[in-house]
Amino acid sequence: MAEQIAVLGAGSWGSVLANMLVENGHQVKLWSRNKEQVDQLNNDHVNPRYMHDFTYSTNLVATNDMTAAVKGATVVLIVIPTKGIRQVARKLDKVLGELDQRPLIVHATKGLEQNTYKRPSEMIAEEIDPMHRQGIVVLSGPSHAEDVAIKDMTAVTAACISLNSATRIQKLFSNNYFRVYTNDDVIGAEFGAALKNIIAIGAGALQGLGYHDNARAALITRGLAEIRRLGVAFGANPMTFIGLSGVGDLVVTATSKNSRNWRAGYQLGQGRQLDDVIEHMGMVIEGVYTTKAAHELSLKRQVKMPITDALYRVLYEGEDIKNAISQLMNRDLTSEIE
Ligand SMILES: NC(=O)C1=CN([C@@H]2O[C@H](COP(=O)(O)OP(=O)(O)OC[C@H]3O[C@@H](n4cnc5c(N)ncnc54)[C@H](OP(=O)(O)O)[C@@H]3O)[C@@H](O)[C@H]2O)C=CC1
Ligand SMILES: O=C(CO)COP(=O)(O)O
Repeated sequence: MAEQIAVLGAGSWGSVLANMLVENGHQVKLWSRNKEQVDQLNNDHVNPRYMHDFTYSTNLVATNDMTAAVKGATVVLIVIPTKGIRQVARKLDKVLGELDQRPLIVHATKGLEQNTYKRPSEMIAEEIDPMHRQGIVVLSGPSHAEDVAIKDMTAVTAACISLNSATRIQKLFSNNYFRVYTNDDVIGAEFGAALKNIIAIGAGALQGLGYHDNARAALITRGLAEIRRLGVAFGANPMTFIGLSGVGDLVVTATSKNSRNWRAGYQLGQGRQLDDVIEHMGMVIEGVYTTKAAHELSLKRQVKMPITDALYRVLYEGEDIKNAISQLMNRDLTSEIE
């Protein structure tokens, strides 16, 4: 059944998901805070800053006005980087209160909040009054915007404690190239999504330094072990980490040049400075911030995350990457299964 959907955030992922939902037959309004971008989307159907060489559906409507975007929407999809999601959710709460609407909320954000270590759904739950919304569904999995834009085959997870809500989103988003599975493990889906970006930076760095396949496979596998350890410490289902929002997303991000996190790591491996890498990416590199949050959280919870710790020292304490790798390889030998 066709629904009216508001998408908040017109970066690469928000805009491509909005376009796909239009093509799925829904009425979609895409909200951006950038006036020039809204004009480009409405007049020329392009979004050059975030998606080169991609033309959007002429049925996609963009707007700067959040009230206009949300009015009448039965579903609101939030695709804002972690840093901005609380602020946007607060604004959305106000708009929904004024409109007296109660849509289902979906988010596709991958990260943890700085200092509080909250997951995106926790920030949304804190900012949007339950009187102004239904449940919160997490949409996550191996899904580069660039591949979805060209209708490449993609499978993701809709995670929600309510199976009804997850199933509704599964049906809304699925089509013949985008297949959505359901999961009730919101904690696992969000930890998998956030933490894989740390390992993706590491994988890019290894490639930038000239390491090969064995090194990448070791990093991905041991990276997954520490992602699972932290997630399980917070109540995640261990099985989620061998699913799409776990190993699936980890593999795509840690092996693809489309990944901003992988590309950032590659450039660091080649000797570029972090500030320079961030400045020139022009899009969010979530893993840089998640590394700090996860490092602090692992210390607080006393969960061993040696790869995350090594990357934290490289990104935030200026340690040489080769030295960090040497320290990782020369730790006390241990068992694979703990
Ligand atoms: N790109 C991808 O393939 C995928 C991305 N994701 C996740 O989706 C989230 C968004 O990523 P992506 O779309 O790639 O990011 P981009 O960097 O491409 O775009 C971010 C968008 O969010 C907007 N934005 C940022 N902060 C705010 C704010 N405070 N208020 C309003 N708008 C804001 C930006 O607006 P402005 O231009 O004005 O700064 C821009 O439109 C991330 O958590 C990412 O990990 C998940 C799956 C795939
Ligand atoms: O999460 C993603 C793909 O699933 C996108 O990863 P990047 O942010 O590294 O591009």
